[in-house]
Amino acid sequence: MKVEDLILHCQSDWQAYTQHPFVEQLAAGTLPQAVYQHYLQQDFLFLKQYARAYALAIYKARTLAEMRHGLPSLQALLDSEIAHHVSYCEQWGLSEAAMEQTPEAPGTVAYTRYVLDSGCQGDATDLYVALAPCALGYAQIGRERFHSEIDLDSNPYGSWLALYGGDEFQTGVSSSRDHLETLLAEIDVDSVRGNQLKTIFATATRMEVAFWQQSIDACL
Ligand SMILES: Cc1ncc(CN)c(N)n1
Repeated sequence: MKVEDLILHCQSDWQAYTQHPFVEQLAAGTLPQAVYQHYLQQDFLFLKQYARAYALAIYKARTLAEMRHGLPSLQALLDSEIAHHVSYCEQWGLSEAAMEQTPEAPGTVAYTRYVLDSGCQGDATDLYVALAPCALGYAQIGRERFHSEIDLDSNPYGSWLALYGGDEFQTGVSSSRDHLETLLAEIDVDSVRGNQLKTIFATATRMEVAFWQQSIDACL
């Protein structure tokens, strides 16, 4: 099977994720600041758990070559994505230490612990499939929404668009996707194993939809 089979299996959830009203408003610069603030703090907590999940992928690896695959993603999470969120939140007087003290919202707990549990129960392939909607979806959103017409100075969320549409994130996701293609190559799309992996991917995708929505709902 291929990565594209995972996406096609949950096409309507994938669209709900990558074209969510949160994404539309963020790209247009019209997302209420309170919603973005809630999202960014929760996403910081999400990324912290995600870093643990990549560390788990390294722990679960059987070979040194496999271990090396997890490391760049872990490093990018800690050095680029988390660093972006911390420096953006500084303008609201929030320090990294204060952000770490923020309580996790239910959607943040549900999604991150689902991914970690997929890795604990299953093997490295289960874990990489659970991690994939996060990377692939944001890369697609970045590709579709970060373009030359966006005025990065007037859109308050320009740094988010530049982060996910930029070369560093795009290149990282492209090599993660290649790695996932090799893990999936020997698995038949309609086999029991193929169906298990499609279910994991679809569940994580639905968690992404809920993650956008929880910040909108928190500010109603
Ligand atoms: C919820 C979520 N999903 C994905 C990404 C992209 N790493 C993120 N920052 N946050």
